[in-house]
Amino acid sequence: MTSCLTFSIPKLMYFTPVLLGAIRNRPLPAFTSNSLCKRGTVSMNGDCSKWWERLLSASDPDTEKLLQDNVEIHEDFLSLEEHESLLAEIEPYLKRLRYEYDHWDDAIHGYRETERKQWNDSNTKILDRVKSVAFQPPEAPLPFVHVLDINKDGYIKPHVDSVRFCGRTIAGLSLLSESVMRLVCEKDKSKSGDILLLPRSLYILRDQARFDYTHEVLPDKTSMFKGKSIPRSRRISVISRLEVKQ
Ligand SMILES: O=C(O)CCC(=O)C(=O)O
Ligand SMILES: [Fe+2]
Repeated sequence: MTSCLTFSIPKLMYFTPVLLGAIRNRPLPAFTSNSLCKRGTVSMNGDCSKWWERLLSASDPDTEKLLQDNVEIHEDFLSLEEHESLLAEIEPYLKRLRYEYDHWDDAIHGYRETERKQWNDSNTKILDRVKSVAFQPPEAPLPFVHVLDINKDGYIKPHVDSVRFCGRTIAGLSLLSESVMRLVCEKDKSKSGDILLLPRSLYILRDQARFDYTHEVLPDKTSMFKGKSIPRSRRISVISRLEVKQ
């Protein structure tokens, strides 16, 4: 219904009215609780190399640089209460939907999804914080936030989000299960990077990481990070995207 995959025509159409949404114009990021160290990697305690090593992994120097320059991870972006607050608003709606296994474009397996423009006050504050960290004025986010729920046996195949309807930045909050997002260079599939997506973290993909590399969320049976198994169960992502530059 809502995800923004390149090869999905109904999804592209779905996003059209969204592009007419309000233009955001807010001051530069106010979120200062983390310290930015190695470019693109954010640490709560300033221990940069440790966090970099813990959350990102690259197959080669080009991808390593790409991750440094175009991927940002905010571990513990959500407090436990904020995590519960988002779930409490999302769950009643999601529970009414059935997981889908025969997606017509076969890009996502075992999923249900929705998108939401109006959130309760607490969650609006959280999403405003995501926007202030991920987007910089005059960049405008799509007004609808995408909520994607993949079941334990669900996964997201490699794709590039629609360049027609999603702009240069994708910012996703991870709820429930940890998972591994894999980025693969479209022009040279031997080059790849992995991101360990921990619950309550925020990831941001920008520019080359968003346009030149596909991204995917690995199924449980191949969910590995740096050779270590990362068991997957149900995962929900709450994704904000930038509008296409007009
Ligand atoms: O679940 C995520 O974090 C990513 C989802 C995704 O890639 C998409 O909806 O296009
Ligand atoms: Fe995507």
